[in-house]
Amino acid sequence: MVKLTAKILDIDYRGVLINRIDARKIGVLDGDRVQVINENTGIFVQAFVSTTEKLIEEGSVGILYLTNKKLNASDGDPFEVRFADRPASIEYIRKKMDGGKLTADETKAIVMDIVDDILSPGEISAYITGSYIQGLDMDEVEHLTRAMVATGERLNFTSHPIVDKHSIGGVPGNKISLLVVPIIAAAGLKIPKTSSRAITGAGGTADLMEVLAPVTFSAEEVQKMTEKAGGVIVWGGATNIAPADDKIIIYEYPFKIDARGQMLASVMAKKYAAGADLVVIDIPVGRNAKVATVEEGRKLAREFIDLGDRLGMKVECAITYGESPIGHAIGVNLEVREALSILEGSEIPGSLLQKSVSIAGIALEMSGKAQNGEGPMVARELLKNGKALDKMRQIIEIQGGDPNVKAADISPGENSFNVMAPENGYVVEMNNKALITIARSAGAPNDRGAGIYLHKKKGQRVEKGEPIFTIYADRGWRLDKAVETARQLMPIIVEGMLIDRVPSGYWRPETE
Ligand SMILES: O=P(O)(O)OC[C@H]1O[C@H](OP(=O)(O)O)[C@H](O)[C@@H]1O
Ligand SMILES: Nc1ccnc(=O)[nH]1
Repeated sequence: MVKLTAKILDIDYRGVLINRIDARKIGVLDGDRVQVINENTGIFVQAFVSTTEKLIEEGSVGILYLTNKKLNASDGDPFEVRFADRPASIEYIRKKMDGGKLTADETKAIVMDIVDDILSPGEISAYITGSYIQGLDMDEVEHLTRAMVATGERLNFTSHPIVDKHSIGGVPGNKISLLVVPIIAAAGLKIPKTSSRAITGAGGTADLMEVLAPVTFSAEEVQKMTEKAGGVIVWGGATNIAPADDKIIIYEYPFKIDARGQMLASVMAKKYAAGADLVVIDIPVGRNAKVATVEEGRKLAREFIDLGDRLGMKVECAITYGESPIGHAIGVNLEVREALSILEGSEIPGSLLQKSVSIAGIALEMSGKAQNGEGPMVARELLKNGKALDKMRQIIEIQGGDPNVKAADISPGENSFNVMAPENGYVVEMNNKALITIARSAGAPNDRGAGIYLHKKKGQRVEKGEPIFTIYADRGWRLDKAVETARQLMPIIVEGMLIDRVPSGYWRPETE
């Protein structure tokens, strides 16, 4: 144990920096854990150590910004720093990696250590990979969901029902929450919608909504805004509602994976913590979606319903078409523009309109706002009579955005490239994963203007030389990369088109 003086470092990361001489006295090496205790306040945390010779002088401890969020220390505060043992949660992660079944307590220990930044990125990745490969059974999924809820805050509404909707994702262009939430709220229901950012895709609902208004709020603010406006669309990662969720998702994102157990818990923990009574889950099914077949979709639907039963929420699932993108737009600004245009009265693209009213319709029927079978019609009417648009403006305003924003105000990136049809024919194949990879290489979701606009969808006719899709990017070099990626991946196949030429290898025509 060593006494050191705090130096707060404006580095947006976790951990502490210690001079090598002090590190030797404490008995730690780079990457080890220490316990740092603020002697003024008594607040303590565990943190990872980096050592330095010059940046921090002997006698000081450099505290990185995210670690100091918990400590709330100031320059000069006296600290005690001592070696910390590896947490027991590492043993439980190892147990999962070996195929064991985690108990409620073991799961809770892992989730608490994720939330408290006690586990390193490598250890969290091991947990996700272990769960991805070995799987979680329904008891483990329930433990995980409850642990994710217990380590955060919960909303507590006085009037019910609270309605909610969530998609498991995995289909590009799935901007329907921007339509479904205002429709449901326009029907007089309360929907405190928390969304994730992109996980496997090119723009999650939180990324999209952020174009229109801030999405970072405390749980208390989410509740208050929902009570006033009927609905909100916020980023779950900022709310302290199921705070482990986002800390898991950031390690799934690079691999474009969404481990089944984590997915069920991620979705349902947010619904449960938001106080939902009635929940609609959208399960897109398609060869390149998270769920490949309708059969698998039904199985997952039963798991969502079972988990809902265990937690006291009524869940209905919609198995939806996930074989090609929803609507024409993929990527943040393009998707927001398309969603707003439907709220403003456009009936194109029909697939987006249809999917949105079907999902909203289920929620309206579940909550008694529409007779059985009439939900989609009632939802469509709320779009047609402008009530959903008014509600969306109210939601944007209450979150601090400009309520007068129009679809036409939102533009895609200024660099663009048209991909032309190589032959006359019909679009026979659209590869969702390839489209996402191209949109991400164009800069989505961080660059809001990046993405893809599809001029043609599956089954439509194209003439040779007509654009099939346009790639947009905010930066020129990103566009070049995306065009190169598109050349390699060929995300869209037109019937009759040459896919590849396989050369004949060593064969040579015989000569005399
Ligand atoms: O990136 P992928 O994995 O496709 O999907 C993630 C998206 O799916 C869900 O959508 P919603 O909140 O129900 O609209 C999540 O919240 C997130 O926005
Ligand atoms: N794993 C997840 C999939 C979809 N949405 C989420 O919030 N989380």
